[in-house]
Amino acid sequence: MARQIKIFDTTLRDGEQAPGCSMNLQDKLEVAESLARLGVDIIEAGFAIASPGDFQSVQAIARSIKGVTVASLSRALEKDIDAAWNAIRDAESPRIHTFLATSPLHMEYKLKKTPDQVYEQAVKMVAYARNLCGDVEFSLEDASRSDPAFMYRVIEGVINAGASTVNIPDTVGYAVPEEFSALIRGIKNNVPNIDKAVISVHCHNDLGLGVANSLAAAMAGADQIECTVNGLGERAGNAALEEIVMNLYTRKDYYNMTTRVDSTQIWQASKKVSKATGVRSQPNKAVVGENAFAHESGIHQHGVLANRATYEIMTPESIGLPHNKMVLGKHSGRHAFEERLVYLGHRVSEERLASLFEEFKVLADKKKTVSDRDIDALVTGSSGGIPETYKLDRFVINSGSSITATSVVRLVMKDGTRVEKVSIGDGPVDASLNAVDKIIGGSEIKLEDFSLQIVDATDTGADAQGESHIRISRDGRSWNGSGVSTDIVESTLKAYLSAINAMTFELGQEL
Ligand SMILES: CC(=O)SCCNC(=O)CCNC(=O)[C@H](O)C(C)(C)COP(=O)(O)OP(=O)(O)OC[C@H]1O[C@@H](n2cnc3c(N)ncnc32)[C@H](O)[C@@H]1OP(=O)(O)O
Ligand SMILES: CC(C)C(=O)C(=O)O
Repeated sequence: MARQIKIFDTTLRDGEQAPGCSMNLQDKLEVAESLARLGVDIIEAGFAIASPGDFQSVQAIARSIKGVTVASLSRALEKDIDAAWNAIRDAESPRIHTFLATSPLHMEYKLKKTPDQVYEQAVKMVAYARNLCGDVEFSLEDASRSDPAFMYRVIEGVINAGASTVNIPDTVGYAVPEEFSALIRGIKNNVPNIDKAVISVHCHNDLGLGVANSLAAAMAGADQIECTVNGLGERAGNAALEEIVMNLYTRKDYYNMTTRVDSTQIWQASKKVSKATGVRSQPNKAVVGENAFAHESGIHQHGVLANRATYEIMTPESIGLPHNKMVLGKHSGRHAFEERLVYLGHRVSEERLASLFEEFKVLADKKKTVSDRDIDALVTGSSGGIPETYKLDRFVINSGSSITATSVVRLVMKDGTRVEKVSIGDGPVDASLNAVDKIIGGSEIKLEDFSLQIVDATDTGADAQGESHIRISRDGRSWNGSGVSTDIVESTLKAYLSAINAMTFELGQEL
């Protein structure tokens, strides 16, 4: 039978301690609702004495969120414990979480107390809290740098005073997994009354080991893990909830542990916390990063299309994402490109696929990623089987606010020769189209309509493509053309030439 690990979420307390991550009351209530939906066992809703706003939000969460224990942090001081209790007393299942540092460094320089004084204060304040609330957690702050023998003594004392959970924090992310699990085993073997309390761990990520240390501690017998959504928290953050849960679920064969968390709610909780704090996870963040289920490389895409398990150890659906993401870019291969064309409803011949794939690779060299709209634009903007009687080879424009625009355009003609002409115009687009007219002798062509739209613009516009649409007419008949490029003069030249090629094809003659 898999062992049940309690998930103690401290996004609203330690997570909020990350610089710039303060949340308002409404945000906190929404995050708390998300956490309840996720199925965490305990929500640490805040530090009630920290400010009137913190008190109010802890109280609001305690009053409205059901089916979960609601905790408030407090120093080992009567006034803090009173504030914590007053904020959480209406919760369905309230918990006072009080703490005191036990490392020589913290005791001497921060608390200015001897170990004996710290012991006495810890025991006294746990007893005080236990008088108010049936569920008291005590944390030995900076445990991983504390003397184990002193810790055993404090733990025994606070359990006797009524603590039902004893938390062993790696406050500054200093621990190493083997060492940290040895510490937990040491506590289990040396504290006589340890069976009367749940052992909890609370690991920070200063050296990137927050999750590894938490899991090592669980293997050594810890039954509660404290963590935050997206790994938010003081300095480099806390152990990330989603990583802990997905480690336990994905490697259940190894850990043989489970939690109450419904992993399919992870994605929504992650997004909710990002929205509330204004802090987005980095794209390569495990489990919830934008790239966690994205594949760009052709070899990976081919493998995933054949069998997702080739490159996915967990499914996007398992964290609540509808599907994985095939990102088309310069590393992508033909299999993924063809699959996307079919998905977008473009069924093309083998020959056309080959030429579209070539165009796609050229585009991918210019853009970081190629979106579905880019692909649509590629398909509608390509020749569509109409022979390219005239093809753009290159162009150079010279334009500005105080000079007449000039454009030099070179076309590849049907017989493979290259012809180049220069023209002036009313702006770079006009000059370029005039140069084309000079090459093909197109004086009878009338430009009926021209529109340009930007597709897939990012916030900065850096990756945008211009999609030009042109209608030309001659002798009362008209033809359309479209072209796509990251350069709007180029997209317009391509659109113009595609309309001219359509006309030439239909009239069966070169101009
Ligand atoms: C590892 C952690 O994450 S611990 C939680 C950290 N989070 C926070 O600090 C956020 C909320 N904090 C606050 O709003 C404020 O710091 C308050 C309201 C708690 C206290 O504010 P102030 O009274 O102005 O004290 P200040 O923060 O400057 O100093 C901390 C005081 O608490 C004492 N202290 C620190 N930890 C504890 C503790 N666990 N129990 C009792 N006293 C403690 C310090 O020794 C210091 O005491 P002193 O004022 O007698 O020198
Ligand atoms: C108060 C405790 C649990 C803490 O946040 C830490 O030690 O990091």
